[in-house]
Amino acid sequence: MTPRLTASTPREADVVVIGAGLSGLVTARLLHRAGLRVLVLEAKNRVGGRLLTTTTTAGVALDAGGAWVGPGQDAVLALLDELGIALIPQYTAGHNLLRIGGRTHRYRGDLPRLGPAALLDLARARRAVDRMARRLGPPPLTGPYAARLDTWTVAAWLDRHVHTRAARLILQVATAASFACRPEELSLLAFAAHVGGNGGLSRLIGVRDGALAHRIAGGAATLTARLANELTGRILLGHPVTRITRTADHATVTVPGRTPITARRVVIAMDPATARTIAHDPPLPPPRADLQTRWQTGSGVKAHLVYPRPWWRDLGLTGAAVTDTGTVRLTFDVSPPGDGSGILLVLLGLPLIDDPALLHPDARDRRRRKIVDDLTALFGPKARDPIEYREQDWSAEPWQTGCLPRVPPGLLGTHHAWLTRPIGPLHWAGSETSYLGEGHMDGAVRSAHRAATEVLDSLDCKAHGAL
Ligand SMILES: Cc1cc2nc3c(=O)[nH]c(=O)nc-3n(C[C@H](O)[C@H](O)[C@H](O)COP(=O)(O)OP(=O)(O)OC[C@H]3O[C@@H](n4cnc5c(N)ncnc54)[C@H](O)[C@@H]3O)c2cc1C
Repeated sequence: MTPRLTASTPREADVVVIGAGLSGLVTARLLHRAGLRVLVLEAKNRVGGRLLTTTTTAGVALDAGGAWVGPGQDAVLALLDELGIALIPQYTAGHNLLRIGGRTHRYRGDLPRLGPAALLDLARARRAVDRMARRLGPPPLTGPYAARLDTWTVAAWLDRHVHTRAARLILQVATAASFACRPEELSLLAFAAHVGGNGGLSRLIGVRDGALAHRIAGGAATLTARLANELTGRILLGHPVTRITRTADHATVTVPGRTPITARRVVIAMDPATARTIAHDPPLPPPRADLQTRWQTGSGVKAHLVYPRPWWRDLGLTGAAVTDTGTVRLTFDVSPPGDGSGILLVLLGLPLIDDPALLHPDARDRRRRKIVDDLTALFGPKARDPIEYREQDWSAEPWQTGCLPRVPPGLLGTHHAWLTRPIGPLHWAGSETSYLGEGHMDGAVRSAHRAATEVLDSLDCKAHGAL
């Protein structure tokens, strides 16, 4: 499945796509199909970007990066369908766990039974978030309402509108899982736009009918590997772009130690924070440069604990848990279908961890022990003996500033249009540039369609009905 490198670096192309993540590969595929000479330059020695599938020693796929897709994510679902890649439904037959204030509650479905006050509070908060997202609507995120939301953090909004500890915990975990950050760090405008673009809060955090409904058979990187295979000979791995020199109608891309490549158009397919590693001559317009400088990404560790079988299912549990203390705050069952091994996924991140030192790259053994202790307290003694422990620390991943967007107040309201605005021959793709499906694989695919259409329009290509 690994794409072959091209034999020698060409000196020119119609379009250079920088980044072989999902958005870059889909962009390149669309442009290639439209008859253009496309070259993809990828800094790492692998394709996929934030989609990374590893395997257990027994060969079971583990998604160390993006994993789930769900209803409403029509662009990525259509692509998976076109490529004949199957989906695995998330296991839901049982009780989820919520541990709060030292007590563990079992519940079915997406919402815990919390007692009348907390339930009412949560229902009100969910309605308020959805109302806010609807009122904001799709971009342009301008106007007085957007500007007002952009002066608030999510934490300030929670302080004013959410009063019970349980409802606050659910919303904090939703923020942490979607943005890998604390509510204090996130603009309310970015939150509302993310909720709106992902079909509302229930869709965003839902398992049965939401963004966590399915995983991709063979792992999410199956998708990028298949796309890369279609682009054999057009992807150059180990090619970090450090500089782009542009004129009005072409750009020259520099990769240290390689022949510069000149193209009529360049698509930069990554989030704005990662894009700031590329220097520009002439410099980017100040608002775009400012967007890249101030855009933040949150990071975290995705840990997989492998057991001989999913024993928690025998206890009537789904393996999904949310807790208010400790190292383990969010877990899911990501076992393969059938009778095979049982795999628990633990998401660890700065926003929700009692001891941040446990996230230090050198703390792997201590981290593992603490995770096992926490899982044992949550699920019982059978959690004590995983046969394998695997983890991916996204803060240590090269050419990746993090997992998920963490946009501070005062940026999106003024700079949103610069996420996608072409600059001479430069165009922008990447999940974060799409309103619909933003931050998800779906957004990456949608961004690719937009960027490819822009490129074809700008080159006055007639043959792009297929987009
Ligand atoms: C831990 C984690 C969990 C996630 N969970 C989900 C999920 O369950 N469902 C979901 O839909 N989404 C999830 N996501 C998000 C999803 O993975 C991303 O939205 C999507 O994969 C982004 O694709 P992209 O092409 O926009 O960017 P990326 O995948 O980031 O691709 C950018 C590429 O550009 C390359 N690059 C960077 N700089 C340079 C340079 N200078 N020169 C050349 N190449 C360069 C990078 O190496 C990378 O390959 C998750 C992400 C993470 C990390």
